[in-house]
Amino acid sequence: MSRISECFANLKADGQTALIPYVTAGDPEPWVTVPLLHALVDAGADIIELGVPFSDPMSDGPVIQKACERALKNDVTLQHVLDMVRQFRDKNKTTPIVLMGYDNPIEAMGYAVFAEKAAEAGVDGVLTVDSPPEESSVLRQELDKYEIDSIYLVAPTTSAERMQRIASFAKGFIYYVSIKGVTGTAALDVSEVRGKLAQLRQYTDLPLGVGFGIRDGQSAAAVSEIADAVVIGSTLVRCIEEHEKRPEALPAAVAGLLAEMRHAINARDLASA
Ligand SMILES: O=P(O)(O)OC[C@@H](O)[C@@H](O)c1c[nH]c2ccccc12
Repeated sequence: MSRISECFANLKADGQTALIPYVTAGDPEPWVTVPLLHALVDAGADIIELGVPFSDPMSDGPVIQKACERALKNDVTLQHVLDMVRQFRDKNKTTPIVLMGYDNPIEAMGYAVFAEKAAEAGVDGVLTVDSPPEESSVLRQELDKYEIDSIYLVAPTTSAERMQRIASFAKGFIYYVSIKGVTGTAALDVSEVRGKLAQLRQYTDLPLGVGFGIRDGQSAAAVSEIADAVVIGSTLVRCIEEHEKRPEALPAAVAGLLAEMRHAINARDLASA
């Protein structure tokens, strides 16, 4: 069983929802990332979504775009991101890491080389925003060799037929993007998302995660009622931005925000148990 499947199985047994923070690797400075990841785990992260900085992140809103710019100013490459994962794994053998990014840096490294290095570093899942399953069979085959999960996105505009196809390729979990548009914009509509998840549920037994527009404890708790995982990105990345000039205080500050969401979710989990 992959580390991701095991994580979801354990949470399910406890009646809990997975909390998945997103941060961009190397933002605002490379040394911050590994301590930040450990702080996020201590604050209640179950899985970490680690962004590979990219120069043209077209699915990202201004907050994460700026995070990519800060990381790229420090010349953070895909290789550096893999080194960070390896360093994190020295101390943490259980928390799954999903690399989140765009196809270009991976293609440039070479899919086979990337998959091997990712496995060595301790990566558990890979989500490439701009390569849907129909177009990423080469990468998927390489990742399969090392039992790294290929994670895919389903959007509000995804047709039923395509949902089925994505479900047939997906591993680990499926990421439902709650709103049309880019990361960090509007707030999501919980009842609309509930309907979509019910539809998607017909096609898969995989856990269903939801991201985009979850900003605070209240929205996190509401989504935790209908999804197996709650993904939180821009709210945390904005906190990183605010601490750009005092990065030493950053891990504790960002972890504090995540802990608030964890408390809100747990309170809801308990109430509905
Ligand atoms: O930022 P938000 O609205 O909290 O949404 C999570 C999102 O940032 C994270 O999962 C993510 C970062 N970049 C992406 C690109 C596509 C899909 C998802 C993502």
